[in-house]
Amino acid sequence: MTATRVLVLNSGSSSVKYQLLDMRDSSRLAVGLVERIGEETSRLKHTPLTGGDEREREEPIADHEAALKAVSAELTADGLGLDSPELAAIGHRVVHGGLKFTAPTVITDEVLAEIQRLVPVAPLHNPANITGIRTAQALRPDLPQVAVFDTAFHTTMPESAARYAIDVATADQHRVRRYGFHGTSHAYVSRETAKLLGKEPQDVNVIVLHLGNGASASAVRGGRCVETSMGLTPLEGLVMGTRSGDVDPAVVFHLARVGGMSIDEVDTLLNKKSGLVGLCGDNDMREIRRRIDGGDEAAALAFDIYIHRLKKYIGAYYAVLGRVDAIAFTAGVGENAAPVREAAVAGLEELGLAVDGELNAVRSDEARLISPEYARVAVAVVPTDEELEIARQTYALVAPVGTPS
Ligand SMILES: Nc1ncnc2c1ncn2[C@@H]1O[C@H](COP(=O)(O)OP(=O)(O)O)[C@@H](O)[C@H]1O
Ligand SMILES: CC(=O)OP(=O)(O)O
Ligand SMILES: [Mg+2]
Repeated sequence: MTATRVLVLNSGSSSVKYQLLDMRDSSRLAVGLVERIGEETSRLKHTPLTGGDEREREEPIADHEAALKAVSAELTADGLGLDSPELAAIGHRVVHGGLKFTAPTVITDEVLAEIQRLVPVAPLHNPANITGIRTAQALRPDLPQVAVFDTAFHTTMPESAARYAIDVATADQHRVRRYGFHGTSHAYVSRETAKLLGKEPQDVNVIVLHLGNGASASAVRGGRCVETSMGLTPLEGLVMGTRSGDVDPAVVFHLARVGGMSIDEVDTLLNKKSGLVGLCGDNDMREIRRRIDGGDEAAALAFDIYIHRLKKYIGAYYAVLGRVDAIAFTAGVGENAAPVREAAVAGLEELGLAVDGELNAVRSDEARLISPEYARVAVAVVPTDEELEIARQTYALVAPVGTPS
């Protein structure tokens, strides 16, 4: 029997998203999510797609190892356990791959050591990825484990975009530069956007706005990333759920010297207590919109700051690309929050950008255009699928030669 299944693990700082796929037709056999890992009540939601009901439970799940063991038990209960001979590989999302990893990589001890070395520049993400890998290795030591890096798609950026204007020797010594993240999503969405326009990726320039809890923008010219908003770490750029995005770096000195905060306290402030949550106490765009509808001023200001930043990046990336064929909105906010899409593009008619109110209001899981026919630039909603992309890249690496992927 040829093993054709791939399990994909997307371990976030406090969650694990997973999918089991059959790569003969890229169909999903099971999907699920463990959230609020390490909190008093964690939540596991498991959906078998081969028959049987969705299962959801709340219970304490202490860490990523416990989460993965719970996922493994759920899959076993559906006859899809990790011990199956049909499983070809496990694909892991790894957030920071530095400059070394420009492509999906079979995980060895050396690869794992390099991912570990990068923990200081992805402190919320790489540790969870490492635990996911180690736990999966312990469950199936015989199976290839593949790392698919968030940073890989951005390694094509020119030096003019990737370098910060700081002393070159210091930057090189400490590998300080723009790496960019969410690359699997930017790659997938920019390709799907070309498809939606009926064109080849090499023939289109796209601005991708990945707006989830973490959020980033990228400028993609002819299928290659030329600029992105996240930097050395996933903190730079857009306003996010709990992260500040861009601030004057002197804010850090000021809070340390004048505010008496430690560097770790400032780190926590900017990564976990800022962004939408810092501005209004909520990081979920649904809740923010509800509050705005009820006349809440703090929520309205948080929304305005979020949109203002987004608009600045659209303008900047328009200038970087020179010609833009499409702007694609993706991830939780981008796919679902019509008011965000409308506000981000409002007033940009001179740039050929507009959103059609009726098209924008449509709710769908399909990639779709939301710009009016007359608009020069297509505005699109393109659902991302990081797990499918990770599965494809993983299977392409481990499948026997000649196997269709
Ligand atoms: N129906 C919706 N309307 C508006 N915002 C939504 C909706 N559904 C999800 N979101 C937003 O999407 C965010 C999660 O996005 P997601 O891409 O799943 O994030 P992540 O992968 O970083 O966890 C939520 O915090 C919320 O702000
Ligand atoms: C890199 C990053 O910000 O990822 P996420 O959006 O999953 O937090
Ligand atoms: Mg995400």
